Amino acid sequence: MGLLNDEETWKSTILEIINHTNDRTQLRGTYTSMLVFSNLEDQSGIWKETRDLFSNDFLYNSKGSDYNDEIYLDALDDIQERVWECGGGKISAYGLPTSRNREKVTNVIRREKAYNRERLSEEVAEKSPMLNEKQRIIYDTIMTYVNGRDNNQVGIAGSNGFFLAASGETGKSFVLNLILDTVRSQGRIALAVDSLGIAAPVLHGG
Ligand SMILES: Nc1ncnc2c1ncn2[C@@H]1O[C@H](COP(=O)(O)OP(=O)(O)OP(=O)(O)O)[C@@H](O)[C@H]1O
Repeated sequence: MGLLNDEETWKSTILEIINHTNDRTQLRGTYTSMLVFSNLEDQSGIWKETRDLFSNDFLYNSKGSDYNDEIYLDALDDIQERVWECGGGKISAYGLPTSRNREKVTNVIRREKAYNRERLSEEVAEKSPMLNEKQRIIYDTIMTYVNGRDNNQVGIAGSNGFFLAASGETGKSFVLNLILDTVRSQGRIALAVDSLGIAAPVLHGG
């Protein structure tokens, strides 16, 4: 992560994505991942230049012909909601204008807090011994990092993201779900999201 660190690269990446999709929902989803995992702090210039592209489905649905602040706010609300779901903060922290809607965040947190911790603990106790050697390394590494963050320690120097790649049917979802279940069984919040909406359905609570 941290590859998209300058404004020009950001703009060209956004334009590149737009060339490949007409789906603005997908565009905002991808933008959200870029926002949360990049190191570029001030997005205000990029937003001003690209906001029409991010908002044109809302303009179309409004049946209006001109962009206005309400249209931009619709797009910002959507981006804010996605950022919350990815575990990010307020979009204003990235230099984007403030959105209006906080209600949906409350819903996400409420859902996360509603898990039956006892049942999840049983599930973790049952599945954890089943991990194979490589899955165990992934599970231990990520849980060490998660627990280190909670104790204000750095779990693994400089890391704020992990990239897990393996062939199909090798047990990625199995280990990821065990991590999600473990974190939730401890009464903490674990958000399962993905930018394209392909992987999330196989993840618990995704
Ligand atoms: N350690 C394990 N013990 C028992 N069953 C396992 C284990 N790891 C994976 N499985 C089972 O193997 C099957 C494939 O695993 P999983 O769906 O996690 O793979 P995947 O890598 O996420 O696949 P894909 O990339 O195709 O989505 C599932 O039925 C899963 O329950």
